[in-house]
Amino acid sequence: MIALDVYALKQSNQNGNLPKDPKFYVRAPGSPDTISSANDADHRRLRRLQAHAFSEKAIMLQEKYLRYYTDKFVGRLRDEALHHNGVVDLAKWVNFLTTDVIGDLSFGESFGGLATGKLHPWLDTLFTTLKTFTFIREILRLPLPIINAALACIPRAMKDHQKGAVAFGAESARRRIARKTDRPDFMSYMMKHNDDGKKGMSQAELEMAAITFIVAGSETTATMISGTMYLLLRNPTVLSQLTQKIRSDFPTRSDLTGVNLQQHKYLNSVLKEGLRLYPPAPDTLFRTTNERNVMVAGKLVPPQTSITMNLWAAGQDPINFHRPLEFVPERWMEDAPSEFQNDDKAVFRPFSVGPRDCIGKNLAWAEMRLILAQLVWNFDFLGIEHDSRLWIERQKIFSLWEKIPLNVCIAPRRD
Ligand code: HEM
Repeated sequence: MIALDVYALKQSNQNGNLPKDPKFYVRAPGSPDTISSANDADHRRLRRLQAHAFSEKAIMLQEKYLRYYTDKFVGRLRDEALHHNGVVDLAKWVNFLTTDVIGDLSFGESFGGLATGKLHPWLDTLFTTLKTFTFIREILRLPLPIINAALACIPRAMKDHQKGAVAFGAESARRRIARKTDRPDFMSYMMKHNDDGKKGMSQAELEMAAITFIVAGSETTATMISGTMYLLLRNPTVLSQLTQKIRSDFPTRSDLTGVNLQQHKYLNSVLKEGLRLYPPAPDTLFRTTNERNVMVAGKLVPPQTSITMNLWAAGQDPINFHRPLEFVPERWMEDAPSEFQNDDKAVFRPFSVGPRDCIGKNLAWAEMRLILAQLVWNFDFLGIEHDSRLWIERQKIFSLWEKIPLNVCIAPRRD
């Protein structure tokens, strides 16, 4: 299995996992490593301390923040629909929702997207920086003189802007650290366990962790919800089935709790199918063989080779999935139709696998279930506006999907 060969711990030869390829995981200049860019030894320390913030108990306590912002989101969508003939840019509003949630859990303050209807300028810079890194890491593969010449061409104003963005994030994290509160957000957990006798995180690492959660945890979840709603609108029978099931299985809105939704087989299958066709982390997550010869899918890969598995391609390959381009949630159900019995479900790793998989996956699942269920419970989704046709097909990938407006027509539910 390619994913296991590339990303998991190599139990068979006791060699440990393959390290991340430093040409792909670029650190922001002048900043400490993040959990994502750290070498394996530092990563173990950072992961141990940060994992507390994503434990099952932590996520149960964090649910009140998810509910608070999701309720606000539903209210804002109602207003927007009322004032714009039922047409809303779903991608934009879902982004406001997830950045507000992760902002509150990281910095103790939301970004005010739902309140103002505007993307905070810092988030805008953050995602532009992420896009810039896509180019920088390609440059880093070239010979040294070309790298130096290319980096010297980056305008000073751009470098200052990027430095300012890191400084703003660090300052927001410092404000949260200074507030002595035991609210169950990410910072509380990291600070509480930072002094447990083993080597902890420095102040700068705590600040970078808060910023990393925002980069890794807001855009990804927003992408997932918007993409799945788009795929549902393209498949009205599935949309109608999901809507009916959610409304009949959860008669009142307060029934839509994390514990209840976790059990809902059809909702979970719809989300898995969305993750298969439109994985929010679609980029090539490179590992390096370093000085080793490594077996990948039964083939020997020589030392000093960058290797990866492209999730998006794997999800759409007819070798792995029957009717690969169709949106069929039933393939994930326990009683899946027999035509899907040979689907290679082990290939499906939207959160990666191994010691460096997604630390926030349980929170992401809780968010995805709640937001999608609230959407179909509260609104009838009537169609995609003409300017948003082929929404996925028209997007480019720069580390993450570069989303475009998703204008859809909705009507608040009438019983
Ligand atoms: C649908 C939503 C999400 C998807 C599909 C996703 C996917 C992934 C993937 C594939 C990786 C591995 C990246 C690599 O190998 O370089 C990863 C890592 C990571 N994710 Fe997520 N993620 C999601 C949501 C979240 C959330 C909500 C958070 C936190 C608030 C989060 C925080 C992180 C962090 C910190 C890492 C680095 C972990 C480490 O290196 O130990 N992610 N994610």
